[in-house]
Amino acid sequence: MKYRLKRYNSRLKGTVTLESSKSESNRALIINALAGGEATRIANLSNARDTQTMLSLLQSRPEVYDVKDAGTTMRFLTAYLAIHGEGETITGSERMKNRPIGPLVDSLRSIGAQIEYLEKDGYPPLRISKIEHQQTNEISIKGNISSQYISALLMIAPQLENGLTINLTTDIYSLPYIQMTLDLMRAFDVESDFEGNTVSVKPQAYEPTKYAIEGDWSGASYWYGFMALSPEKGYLNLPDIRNYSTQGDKEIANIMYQLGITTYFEPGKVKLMKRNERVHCLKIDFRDCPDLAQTVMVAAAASDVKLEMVGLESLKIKETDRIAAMQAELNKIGAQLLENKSEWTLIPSVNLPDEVEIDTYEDHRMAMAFAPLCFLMDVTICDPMVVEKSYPGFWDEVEKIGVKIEKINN
Ligand SMILES: O=C(O)C1=C[C@@H](OP(=O)(O)O)[C@@H](O)[C@H](O)C1
Ligand SMILES: C=C(OP(=O)(O)O)C(=O)O
Repeated sequence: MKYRLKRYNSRLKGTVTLESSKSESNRALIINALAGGEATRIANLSNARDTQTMLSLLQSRPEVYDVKDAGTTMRFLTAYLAIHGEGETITGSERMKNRPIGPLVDSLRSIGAQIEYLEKDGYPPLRISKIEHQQTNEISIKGNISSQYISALLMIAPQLENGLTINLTTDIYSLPYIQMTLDLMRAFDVESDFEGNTVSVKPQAYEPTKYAIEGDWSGASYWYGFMALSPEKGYLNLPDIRNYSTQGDKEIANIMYQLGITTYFEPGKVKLMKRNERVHCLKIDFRDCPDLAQTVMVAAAASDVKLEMVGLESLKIKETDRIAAMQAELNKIGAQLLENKSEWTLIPSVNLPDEVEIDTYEDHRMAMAFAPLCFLMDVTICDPMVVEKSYPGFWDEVEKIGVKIEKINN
């Protein structure tokens, strides 16, 4: 199936509904399970497929845990099963079988878990036998591959007999996600100590707690994308997100300010408004907010803004190789994404086409990042239901802001 998007408004106005954060939801579900709480104590749980998969696996306790394409679900459950499992297998989609998990497995093995690779060394599927006797309470792990390994280890740390100290041996990527993990642990009464490159958690008990999940700032980024490309001034209200969020992706407000969008933080919502001016060249470090990169690249490519970027390394091991996918799809609108070692340059389009068909590579963020182009051209999005991974209601909201969606069966 494909969706052809045609806008019939040139001015954005109104309110869109965001999904709840899947990152917060998946942490809350694991911590709540570790605390022995009922999942019903978590309010506003995300409808994202990644979260619903986590919820159903924690409730059904199957022999084979199939996480589909959810990275957090894979990494968090691997650590969870290393202390509460009974020899289960964990697997996922074909892509998941090519997303590395070696650093997490090595860490859990050195703590005392027995983990077997069932297909390819370093990758899922895994068979996990839980830690019977803790071998060490200090481990070293790279901080620049996936923060999800570190979050996974931290969440089980208070339930290890001797606690855990984690030394991060490299620069730290996706740091706000580690801080989000520690914040959620604190909400369930567990303290930690994070200084320099070392995080320590003493043995402690989680306290079952009622917790309400916030709206998803990563999902909010797509509305900034629409606002950036809308031809006229207007406004959009985004309820249920706030400035003092645990989510690093709130950085989209600062990035998009430079592309001409002002964010007003009001009680219970934020309001986006478009200004007239924007910069023409922008340097961005995406190390702390990798999930924003695709949105910002599309907005810049279509509005004559050159980007000089660092911190994109982890994009190659996400739902798809996002660098390769962006290079191919940005080319279709006349923009170029150039890679030079650990630096990337986006050369914006000088001549936008009248129409474009975007392939989405089983990546929800490809579909949502390119959708705002419909304010400038006719856009066809292939495999549009990929959005269900994080934002199942996304297309309903797109229709609400004045875009007609024609469904094409292929
Ligand atoms: O912990 C999390 O909730 C996430 C961490 C990030 O992954 P990496 O740490 O692998 O960069 C991010 O890209 C992902 O969407 C969600
Ligand atoms: C990378 C993502 O998710 P995950 O790693 O949890 O699959 C994402 O949502 O963009």
